[in-house]
Parts: sequence; structure tokens; C-alpha cells
Amino acid sequence: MEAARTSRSAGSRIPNILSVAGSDPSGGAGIQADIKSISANGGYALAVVTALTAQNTLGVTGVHTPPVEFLRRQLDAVSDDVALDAVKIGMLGSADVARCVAQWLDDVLPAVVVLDPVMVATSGARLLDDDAVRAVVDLAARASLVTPNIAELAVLVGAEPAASWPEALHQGEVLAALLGTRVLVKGGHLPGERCPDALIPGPQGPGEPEQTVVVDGRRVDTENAHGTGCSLSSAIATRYAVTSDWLEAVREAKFWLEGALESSCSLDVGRGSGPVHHFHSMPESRHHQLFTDLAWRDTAAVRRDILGLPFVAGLTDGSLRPADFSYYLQQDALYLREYSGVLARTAALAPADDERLFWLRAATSCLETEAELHRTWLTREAGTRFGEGSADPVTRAYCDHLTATAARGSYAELVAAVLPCFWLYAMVGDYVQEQVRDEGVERGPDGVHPYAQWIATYADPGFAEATAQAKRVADRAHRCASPTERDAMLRAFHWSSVYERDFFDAARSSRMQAGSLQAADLREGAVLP
Ligand SMILES: Nc1ncnc2c1ncn2[C@@H]1O[C@H](COP(=O)(O)OP(=O)(O)OP(=O)(O)O)[C@@H](O)[C@H]1O
Ligand SMILES: Cc1ncc(CO)c(N)n1
Repeated sequence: MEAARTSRSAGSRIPNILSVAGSDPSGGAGIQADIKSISANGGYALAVVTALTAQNTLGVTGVHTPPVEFLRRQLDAVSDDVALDAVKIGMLGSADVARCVAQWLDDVLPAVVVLDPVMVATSGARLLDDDAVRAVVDLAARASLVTPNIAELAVLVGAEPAASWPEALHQGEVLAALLGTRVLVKGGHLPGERCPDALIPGPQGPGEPEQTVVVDGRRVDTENAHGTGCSLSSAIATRYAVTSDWLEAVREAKFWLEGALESSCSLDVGRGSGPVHHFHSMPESRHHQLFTDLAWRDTAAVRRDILGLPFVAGLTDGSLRPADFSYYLQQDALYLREYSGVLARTAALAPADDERLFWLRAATSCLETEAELHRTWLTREAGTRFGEGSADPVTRAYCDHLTATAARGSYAELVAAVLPCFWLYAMVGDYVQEQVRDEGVERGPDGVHPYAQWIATYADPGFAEATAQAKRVADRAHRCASPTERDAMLRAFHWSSVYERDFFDAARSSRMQAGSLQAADLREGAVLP
């Protein structure tokens, strides 16, 4: 038997989480709850069915267990093909099933195993044969984390159910020592205003907390607790695959479950103990949107600032001081050199040849086409050469943001970081050209708009097409990105947009700073004898 394929680094892609559990056709517990919970918490859900239950929110009316040979076949089909980041185990039903899963774990050795030792449904129906407890204990010793409720904890340690939180904690510690693994004690079934859980560490190892940590929670006033145990254990397995931190995973999963319990009132499923709302924190509208729509909306204020800058008004009516334009171009020449290198790095990370070629062409053209304007203007008007001088604080900060993203960000994040340089320039280029055309603004003394070449460069249809392609690439990258990476994309886009704004305004603000310094010098001078 081939060992499970090792997983790629957590966090860089959506983790694969396998649920091995029973089916609940009413959708609130078992494999159906697991799939929703894993998906809602940012994982890709796989599912192997141990048993079929005939069940609804009122209770269980039957259990059918397929032959264990077929269970093994399902398990192998998944592990032979897919790199599993975590396995969550729920209802086992019988000793044979528990032993079959234990054997598969021994053969495949998944890195992370969360066992919810399901014995009794919320409705009170038995979901594990009496003679199977021994086999479940054997299986539990192979888990990274075991998540019994109060009744299951008592069965596993061979005691009466705990009547108080300290007693439950004590039983949890006994179980952790017995199994040699982490235990999550759940307070859901104890009376009280609060609903605490506690993470009891396993044998000490690197990164293992030394003491039991209580993760407190509010008790939600609801009857809809069907499948909370299944949902919680799947959420923990998923969040652990993302964070590699048990305590963080428990905290995130519990916080998420609290929201799911609270929003269960928005569902209308059955007449008994209803399901929780797994997708409560996923506003559909945002989830299905294109990156470019989200990013554009998030940066509306920055764009308003840009279009209101004196630089843009001065470019439009030609009143921009030539010295300010030279300052801007000189900084831009320094910027373009670094930007070109960042685009080349984007090309190197591109997953497909068409995208690679696109970024390589962009890297070349920003040093050729765009910089042509800089060369001619700077030589003619400012008597300096392309790339001379040193970067001001805004140029430095913008370049550092881009190079840092290129060094440690993913392809998607980098694409988001380089996009505003296309998109905002195309926007300003179009805006200025339209204003010039519509309002017939002043021309220079020779009848030519002094900044015509700048306007032509960025209002050019070729530049618009490159911008459209960069947007398509960003949307494609966003579709394949994990939730963490999607957030990083939005942040990167936002910061680049802010730097673009400050860059347009840098000549004026440096002049004003120099001016106010001079004024301060003068005032100081006035009091000197
Ligand atoms: N009313 C509630 N309000 C807030 N949290 C709750 C509530 N009921 C249960 N929980 C939480 O839900 C999680 C699951 O705990 P619980 O003890 O109910 O599991 P379980 O009995 O295995 O669930 P089930 O058998 O219904 O799938 C725990 O984190 C617990 O603290
Ligand atoms: C299939 C299945 N697994 C687990 C539970 C525990 O809630 C349930 N009710 N049904």
C-alpha cells in the first residue's frame, strides 16, 4: 500500500479535508454537515461513507452499514489519488468499521486525524454498537485530536457522565493520558450560561501547549444543536490544516460555530432539533464576485482622491509646472526600472505560457514605450538623464511594497500588487484625454498641449488592451486562490493604489514641505539677533 501523498505547504492552497462518517439524509449531521463545515471554513471536502442512517431532525429510524471491504475500497480510492491535509472521523457504527478505519490509518499515516467519537445522536439514538467501544478507543489512540461530548467522554474513560465542568476536565485529562493524544472537552451538554470547551494537550512535544486551555464561549439560546459535534470537529480539522495551530484552530472553529448556531433561526428544516447554518458568514454576493469588481469597489475613495489632485487638473489644462512634471518623471523613471524587474518576477511565477509572455512583454514595454517619454522630456526640459537622481520616500515605499510582494507573496498577490499601475494610469489617461477633448482646454504657445505625449501614452488603445488583459489574469488568479490569499490580493491592490495616489502628488508635497521648512527657517531667523 502506497502511503498517502504528502501535502503541499498549508496556507498556499485550499487544504483537502477527508470526512469519514455516516450519512444523515436530513443534512444537519454526519457527512453532509462535515462537507458544509469543511467548505464554509475554507477547505475542499472529500467524503467516505461508513454507514447510512435513516434520520431527520426528530430521530434515527434505521442504520445500514455497507460491507467493510467496500469502505476500505472508498478509503483507498481517495488516499491513492489525493494528498490529504487532514482526516476527520465521525460515526463508525460497529467494531468492524472502526478496525477497518484503524487499519487504513496505519497503512496510509495521514498527518492529521481528528476523531469525533460519535456514540449517540442529539436525538438520543445509539450510533455505535456496545461492543465497539474498545475498537473506538484503539482508533482514538491514532488520532491527533479526540472531541467527545460529555456522554462519550464518560464511556471512553469508563465513568459516569460528568455533572460539572471541573469533573469533565478531569475526565478529559484521564482520557488524554489513556490515549496519549489531545482531547477537546466540550461543555455543550452541561447546564450553565456559558458553553466552554477545553483543549487538553497530548504528550509534550515541540509546539505543544503545556497546560489545558479553556476556550470560553457564549451559550446560544436555540434548540437547533443537531450536528454541532460533527460540524465543530470538521471545522477544527480544516482550520488546523490552514493554521498548523491547534489552539487557534479550536478558537476559530468555535467562533464560527457560535455564528452558525445563532443564524440557525434563518433556516426552516424539520420539526425537531434543527441544523445549524454552516454558511452564515459567507455573503454570497462577495463570494462569487470577480476580484477586479471587489478591488475596484474597495478603492473608490483612493480614486476619488486621484482625480481631484492638482496634478491631474494641471495635466488636463496644461497648467502643471514643468518643474513638477520633471520631478514626477524623474521619480517615475526610477520606479519603472524596479517595476520592470517586478513584472519579470511576475512572469517567472506565472502558471501558464500566455500569462508569462504577457508579463514579459509588459516588463519590456515599460522600459521602452513608457520610458521613451521620460527620456525625451528629461533631456529636453530638465537636462537630466533617465534613471538619474535618487528615489523620494513615496517612490521608495511603493518600490519596497512591490519588491517585498515579489519576494514573499504568491503569484496571485503579486498580480494584484502590479495591477493598479496599469489600471489607474489607463483611468487617468482616459479621464484627462476626455476632458481635454470635451472642454477644449488651453494649448501651449505652439498650439500643442504640453503634456500631449503623456496623455497619448496612457490613453492609447494598446495600453487599454494590456490593462484589460492584466485584469483578466488577476480575476483568473483570484478564482484559484485560497481565502487567505484572496485577502492578501485585496490588501496588495489597495496599497499599490494608495502609493499611486501619493506618487502623483509627490512633486507638490515635496515642494510644500520644502516651502514650509523655508518658512520655519525664516521665522527662526527673525528672532535671531
Ligand atoms: N447552545 C449552544 N451554544 C453555543 N455553543 C454550543 C451550544 N451547544 C453546543 N455548543 C458547542 O457546540 C460544540 C459541540 O458540542 P456538543 O457537546 O453539542 O457536541 P455533540 O454532542 O458531539 O454534538 P452532536 O452530537 O449534536 O453532533 C461545542 O463547541 C459546544 O461548546
Ligand atoms: C450520521 C450521523 N453522524 C453523527 C451524528 C451525531 O450528531 C448523527 N446524528 N448522524
